Amino acid sequence: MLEFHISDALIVFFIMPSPEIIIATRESRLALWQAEHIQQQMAGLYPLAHFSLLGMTTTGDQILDRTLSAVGGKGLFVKELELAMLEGRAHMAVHSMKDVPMNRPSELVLRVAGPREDPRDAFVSNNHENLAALPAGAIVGTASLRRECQIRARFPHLDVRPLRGNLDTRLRKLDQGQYQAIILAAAGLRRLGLADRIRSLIDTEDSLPAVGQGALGLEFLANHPTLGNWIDALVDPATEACVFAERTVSCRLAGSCDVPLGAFAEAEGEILTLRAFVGNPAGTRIIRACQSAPLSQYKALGDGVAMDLLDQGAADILNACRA
Ligand SMILES: NCc1[nH]cc(CCC(=O)O)c1CC(=O)O
Repeated sequence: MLEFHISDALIVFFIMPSPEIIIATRESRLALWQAEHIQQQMAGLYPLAHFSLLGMTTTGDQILDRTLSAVGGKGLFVKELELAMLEGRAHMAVHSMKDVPMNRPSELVLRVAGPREDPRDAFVSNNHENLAALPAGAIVGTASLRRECQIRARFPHLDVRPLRGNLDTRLRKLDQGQYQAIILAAAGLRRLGLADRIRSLIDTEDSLPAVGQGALGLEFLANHPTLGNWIDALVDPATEACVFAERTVSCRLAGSCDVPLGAFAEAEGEILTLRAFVGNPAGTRIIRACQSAPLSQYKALGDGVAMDLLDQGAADILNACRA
């Protein structure tokens, strides 16, 4: 009996090829941390398979001087990883969910790995404790229209200016004195061991997070024989329902268009609560909505919140942004 089992194992090891899974990733420090994190989890769960990383420098990473929206939006970070999968150079990709656009190839499946890291925005400064403590005219750096809108609305005396580059670049620009403070996602700072740079966390009431902020996305070839089942084990259903509810708002309102928009869902037991806003970059107009629904109704919840925003006149704001 024992011998029989041993020979079974030998057949698995020497005759069946061990499946090779290639994971595409951007090469920023944060992207590599995230991809390695997933690689380690999968290697632990599926020791007979081999997981390797394919690092890629995307167009979005190469463009540092113009604003992202001017050159095709944040989808640039993801598009080239998707192409690598479609062309057979990789089987799956790890993304920050925040960077995954709404329009995606139908040959690829998107799942959300859990648990979600802190979804809040972080206030980072060497001399000041929080936004309220900044003197009039202080320069605050952010790359996001969502953050810009919310800061200008509450603190019209601050000077909000664009800030591009990966996390290390942004922190360097702060340290060089080009900004009195910058706003970054807490999740990225924590993942890179830079939590001590966070002077204070901004309450979600004051800065509603971006769709998907703090969550990791796993995208893979739909026709792969085993990846769907394997990745299922990394998915946290509550986190996924939250993020998909948030993405539904974005899909209904903005598509892949870059507008000041935030959507953030939280699960309490089986109930999801989804808050969202749209506004103009100047922060002079903000429309908000909040609804709850059972976890399984995440899509209807996203639709409902989007409808609420549209009923309140969101289309005007969105058209002005597109113009
Ligand atoms: N837009 C870039 C980006 N994409 C994901 C994160 C942080 C990690 C996350 O939100 O999951 C960041 C940096 C930031 O916004 O400060």
